[in-house]
Amino acid sequence: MSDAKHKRQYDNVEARGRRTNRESCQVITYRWKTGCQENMALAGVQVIELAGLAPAPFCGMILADFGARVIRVDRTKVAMAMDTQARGKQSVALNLKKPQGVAVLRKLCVQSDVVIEPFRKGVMEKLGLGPEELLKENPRLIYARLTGFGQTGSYAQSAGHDINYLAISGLLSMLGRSSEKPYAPLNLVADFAGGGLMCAMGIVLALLERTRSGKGQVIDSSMVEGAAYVGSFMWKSRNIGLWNRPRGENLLDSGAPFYDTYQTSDGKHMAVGALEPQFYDQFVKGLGLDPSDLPPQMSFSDWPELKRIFTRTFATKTQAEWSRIFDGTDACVTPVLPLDEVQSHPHNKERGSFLKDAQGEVSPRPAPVLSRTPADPCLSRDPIIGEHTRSVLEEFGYGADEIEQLLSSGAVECNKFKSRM
Ligand SMILES: C[C@H](CCC[C@H](C)C(=O)SCCNC(=O)CCNC(=O)[C@H](O)C(C)(C)COP(=O)(O)OP(=O)(O)OC[C@H]1O[C@@H](n2cnc3c(N)ncnc32)[C@H](O)[C@@H]1OP(=O)(O)O)[C@H]1CC[C@H]2[C@@H]3[C@H](O)C[C@@H]4C[C@H](O)CC[C@]4(C)[C@H]3C[C@H](O)[C@]12C
Repeated sequence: MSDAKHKRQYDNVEARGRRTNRESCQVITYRWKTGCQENMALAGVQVIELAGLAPAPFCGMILADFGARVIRVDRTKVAMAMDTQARGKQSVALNLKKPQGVAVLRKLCVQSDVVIEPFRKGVMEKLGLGPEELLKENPRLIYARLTGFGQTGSYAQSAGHDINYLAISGLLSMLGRSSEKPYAPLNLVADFAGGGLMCAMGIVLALLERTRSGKGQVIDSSMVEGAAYVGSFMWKSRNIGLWNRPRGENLLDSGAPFYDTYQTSDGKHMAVGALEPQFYDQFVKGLGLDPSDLPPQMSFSDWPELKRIFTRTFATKTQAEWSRIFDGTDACVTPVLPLDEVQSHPHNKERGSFLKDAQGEVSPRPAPVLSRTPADPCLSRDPIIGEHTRSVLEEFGYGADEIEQLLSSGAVECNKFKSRM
């Protein structure tokens, strides 16, 4: 796909008059010049994302991947954007410590569908940009507040990161190997699954509901609760005995020998998920073991012995050899791929599950795949901070003189991309 096709260009600003106040009565609908974005599920939705650390940028990228226009509001005087999830976004640099900067942000929010704010509770209110103020001016606004602990409760004002949210959700206590301390699986669960992704779902739900009510609403997206909700299976399967044993000694937490990873002779690993008896039989067969020599699959007391047998067996062949044995079977055994081998794995290659952007960076294709209106992510380079300040301000009705005033007061900043060529 050509770069030009993917370049987000917005023209034809359509004002849909709805309210009395002249300035706030415009909700801008953007039409993509290229046409391809028009078909995406979130085409026409305009999002203001206040720059944050990891979860909010992911939330914004999901929305952009599925066709929303996402304008990220960055700080001024920042050397480099820290947003590694900037695909398809534009950047406007505002100094929110200046009243003029706050006024610009207000105007952006009043003319948009969604605002995502990733700050500590109370920060937006201090700026006079709390939900009460903004929803008064734009009752259709979806105001998404993505925090660790939520907007209420005694931790609401406290700093924290993924590992803290995971801890308070209860999930961290369940993660880790037997006799070891709890272990956080990168920052995947709270920041991304319970945070960015859950917040994106909240936004899409609120957009859907708005088609009926015509009203926006506030989303209190707490990563503690999002992570806990993602863990519902764990909570609600306790009564069937799945988690009766100590951490790391259960069926799905690396306790079971048939649900674990094993090292191969070349120092790589295979993942085994042979839970059901019919798949377990194929697994044992693939290993070349005689089932009658092995203890029963579900004999907990024999699990350590089974692990030793499987460990010894996997160590006799390379990852490629084991893959050849198990590929095409129902043994539920797969190679553990390092990131640099994922794109070239035949299955991923056949589905085009990973994409390469203009910077040569490989990353996952947006999921899930919608049959009529699939995501068509922007493959152009990421924006630099303040790259779109001027064009966005112009679109939102600022004249040349006003922009110059904002620039000279330091309330906004414009930067140009300099090619290294
Ligand atoms: C990659 C690392 C990130 C990992 C993710 C990590 C594991 C997470 O869990 S992210 C989830 C964090 N939690 C939340 O997002 C929950 C909600 N937010 C909060 O609770 C808080 O925001 C906070 C705790 C995250 C941060 O608190 P803080 O006190 O800093 O901020 P707030 O209270 O929210 O207030 C914000 C203030 O800012 C003002 N503001 C906002 N916008 C503007 C603006 N446009 N203009 C002016 N002012 C603005 C706002 O008004 C508030 O002001 P007041 O306080 O006066 O009210 C990365 C994590 C650290 C990185 C490294 C680090 O940065 C150092 C290096 C930097 C270098 O450039 C690059 C290398 C680094 C090593 C860098 C590398 C990585 O990026 C990190 C490791």
